[in-house]
Amino acid sequence: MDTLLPEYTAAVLVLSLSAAVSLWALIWNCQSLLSKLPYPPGPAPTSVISGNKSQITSTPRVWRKYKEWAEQYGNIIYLRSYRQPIIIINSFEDAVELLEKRSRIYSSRPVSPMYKLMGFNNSTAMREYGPEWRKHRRIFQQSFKPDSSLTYRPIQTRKMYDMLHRFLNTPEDFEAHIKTLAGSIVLLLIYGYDVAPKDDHYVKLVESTRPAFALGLSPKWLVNNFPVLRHIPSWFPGASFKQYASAMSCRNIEAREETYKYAMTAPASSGSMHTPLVCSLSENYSSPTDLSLLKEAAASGYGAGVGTTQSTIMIFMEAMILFPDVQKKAQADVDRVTRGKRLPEYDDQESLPYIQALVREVVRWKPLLPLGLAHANNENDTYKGYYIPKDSIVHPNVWAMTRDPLRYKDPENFNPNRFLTAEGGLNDDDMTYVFGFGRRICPGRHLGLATVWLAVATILASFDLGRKKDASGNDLPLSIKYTEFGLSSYPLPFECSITPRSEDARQLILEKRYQA
Ligand code: HEM
Repeated sequence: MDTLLPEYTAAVLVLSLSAAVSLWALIWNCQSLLSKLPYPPGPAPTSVISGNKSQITSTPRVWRKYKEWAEQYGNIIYLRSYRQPIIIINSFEDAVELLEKRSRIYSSRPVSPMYKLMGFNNSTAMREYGPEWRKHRRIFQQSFKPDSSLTYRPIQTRKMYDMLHRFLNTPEDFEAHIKTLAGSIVLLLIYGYDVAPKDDHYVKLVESTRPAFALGLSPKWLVNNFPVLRHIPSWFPGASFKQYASAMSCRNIEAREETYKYAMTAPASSGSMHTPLVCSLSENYSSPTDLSLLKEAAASGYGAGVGTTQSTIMIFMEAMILFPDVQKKAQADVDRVTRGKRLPEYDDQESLPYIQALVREVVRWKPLLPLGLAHANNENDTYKGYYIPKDSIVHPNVWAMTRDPLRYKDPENFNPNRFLTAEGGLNDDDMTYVFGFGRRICPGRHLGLATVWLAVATILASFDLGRKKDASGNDLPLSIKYTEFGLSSYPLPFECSITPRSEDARQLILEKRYQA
């Protein structure tokens, strides 16, 4: 009897497990039957347990695959990864219907147990819908609404001159200079903190959590598929994910507290007339709960606003190398207004529609977040005869929208003219959808776009961008690679030749830097 017991127990365990799996699959499939409507169509799952997970995670640039599936199954696609339903919206019109017109129910974020353990779900961008998110959102909206964003222009302009100056001195480090620009603007505004061009302590601290952020939603973490695992103690064999998560959580807290302390104790050292946003807001967020929400929202600014702005400017640089005719045309447009006697300024924006069109084309050509940021619906829903279960992960396929043949002819071509009317003015397609949808739309878009606009206009006014050359002055071959997995798609470091357009252009930068 004693010897039979282990085999008997094992058999019972195996049987119970398979019964649980079958029951789970049955309940899963019955959900849509109960609603009398089918799930939206989509490719068949490759596994009963993990659903379409392997197709999703093993496909580079999966947004392209989703577009192909949309051609086969329709614009709304249904997939599943373990317990989570995934809805991919492939058309702009459907995204507006669901994420904007029904934003009351489509404004949450998917819950990832690993994100929770690492503390990323406390950020504005990853927070679930509810009263705390609303407070975060209010902080951002108050701080970055269009008229507030106008008051930040002197800081943006000053930091732009610094960047142009660095382009003159060490053009080979252009990527680092663009990152310093984006980081300084966001951190000066929020904390009065000026980023050091090299080895900045705060930047290093936050950047060290980036890989964890990029992978935090991944089903590679078992706990994301089986949330019950979050309760196992960190000393338990196989629970190293908990130690990793706790290290990331400590770094997040350290970064948040250090910068807040800096802003509150050393505001005058920022060398700017601007009062850091956390200082001006802290009076109204004085209770411990409110203060903690303010600190979390402030800390979200770097993660949400720096890489996005930096990569958008990098994509502009790439486009100018690959499409020299567009570069020449844009330079001529800037010269028409400045006559080469000064650098372009924000007040020139209205007079430079081609530059505005070029910025729109940059965000359309290579959308940085090809699948946006996932939304989640907190109620069951029905749409066009399909059932969309509560807590689905809902992705707008922004990349597919930027390739809509009805809106964009020859979409891989970089052509700012597609945003201009016959009279040379801007048309109605302002590309806002690359900044998201509904209640979750990017609250920093006015600031981000203004930084990108000034970078584009001043770089074009001052420098010729081209391929790196060999010792004999011949163009070297160019191959720019992009990240292919994860949330964002941005160019990996590449080489670029950056030369002042003339001695006058060089002098203008030197003078401006001196005045700043
Ligand atoms: C060109 C630069 C930028 C791009 C392309 C961009 C894009 C986006 C996108 C696609 C979203 C998701 C929207 C959605 O879920 O529907 C988002 C959210 C967000 N962005 Fe931006 N962004 C940029 C710059 C900035 C800047 C400069 C800031 C702040 C300083 C910022 C702060 C945020 C925040 C806080 C969220 C989360 C909003 C929420 O979940 O409620 N972004 N951004």
